[in-house]
Amino acid sequence: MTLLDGKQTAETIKEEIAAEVKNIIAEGGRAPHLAAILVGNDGGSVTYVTNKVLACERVGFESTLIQMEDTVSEEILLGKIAELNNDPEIDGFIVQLPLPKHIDTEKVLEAVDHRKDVDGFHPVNVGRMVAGLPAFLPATPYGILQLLERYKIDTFGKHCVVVGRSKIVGTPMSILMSKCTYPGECTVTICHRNTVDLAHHTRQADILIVAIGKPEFITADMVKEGAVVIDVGTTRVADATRKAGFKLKGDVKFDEVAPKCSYITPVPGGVGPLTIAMLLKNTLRAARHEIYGELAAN
Ligand SMILES: NC(=O)C1=CN([C@@H]2O[C@H](COP(=O)(O)OP(=O)(O)OC[C@H]3O[C@@H](n4cnc5c(N)ncnc54)[C@H](OP(=O)(O)O)[C@@H]3O)[C@@H](O)[C@H]2O)C=CC1
Ligand SMILES: Nc1nc(=O)c2c([nH]1)NC[C@@H]1CN(c3ccc(C(=O)N[C@@H](CCC(=O)O)C(=O)O)cc3)C=[N+]21
Repeated sequence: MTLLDGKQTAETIKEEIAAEVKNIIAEGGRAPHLAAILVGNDGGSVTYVTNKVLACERVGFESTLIQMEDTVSEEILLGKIAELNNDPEIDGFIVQLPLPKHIDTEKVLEAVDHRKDVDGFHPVNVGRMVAGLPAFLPATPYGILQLLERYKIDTFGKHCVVVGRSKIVGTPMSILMSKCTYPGECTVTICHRNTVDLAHHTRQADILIVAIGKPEFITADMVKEGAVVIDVGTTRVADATRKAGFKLKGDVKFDEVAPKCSYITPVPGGVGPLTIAMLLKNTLRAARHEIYGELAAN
């Protein structure tokens, strides 16, 4: 069994990005600038956004964190988005999810200029991804592709089972695993809450990708001998022995599943750090106008 070291892989990617930032600056350009909007103060969201801002500093990006009360109106949030869309200093930005219930998430995501949508959640980027055109890919699936590629995992003709069909992980992941370039070429099954006999499907998987948010849901009997297992889940579970009062649990019961696997990602230190690295990569691509060319003058 080989552990897929997401932390180390993310460090390598960030070093590559940092070297490119130095080149941009040496050539007289300015540092890429990522902004993040955080509504409310959910513990997990605060941690992730803080990690994103710290990661920007590490690679030499500019970063701006915009915090709003969870009572903020949709109108004010949309106003802020318009401001960032029109700010030539901002190369890319994200709106951290989930948003409070009184805000229409779809409307918010569609309000982001697709050329600055480094999360890859705007319908234009989703559509371009499905069509196989250059697009900002959602950071978590993009990070998983990087892990498969950097560990040279064979995906050709394999059966990939994705558990979870969210817009940010499961659905894009299933599409990317079936594409006709490496890492892809898989036969893909996508499972969700209404899947009948889930274990029957997960046991067929050569590559099992789980993103449901149910701690230790996937047990050894649900996994085929020799499978590649990618655990996206990160749920805070109360743990009085920890200083923080909680520990992070994946969707996979690691201790019993790991011995059966050819490769497996740990939690923490697996997919999470890559998500952040790929968000930075998308921001670098936005700053270089790699996907959509130069932005028209506002
Ligand atoms: N490491 C990282 O970088 C990231 C980690 N995450 C983590 O991944 C997890 C999933 O996140 P996200 O994709 O946003 O989740 P969502 O809550 O948006 O979606 C969960 C999906 O899992 C499905 N599901 C839930 N329970 C079951 C079940 N018992 N059997 C089968 N399917 C089930 C749901 O099905 P249905 O559609 O039928 O409701 C849904 O499609 C969370 O723990 C989150 O914190 C998320 C993003 C990035
Ligand atoms: N607009 C938007 N974009 C997102 O990409 C997005 C989002 N909203 N909402 C929530 C999910 C979740 N997510 C994670 C990012 C990093 C870690 C991460 O770095 N995890 C570390 C541990 C971090 C910790 O200590 O808690 C690890 O797994 O090793 C986890 C989860 C991004 N998401």
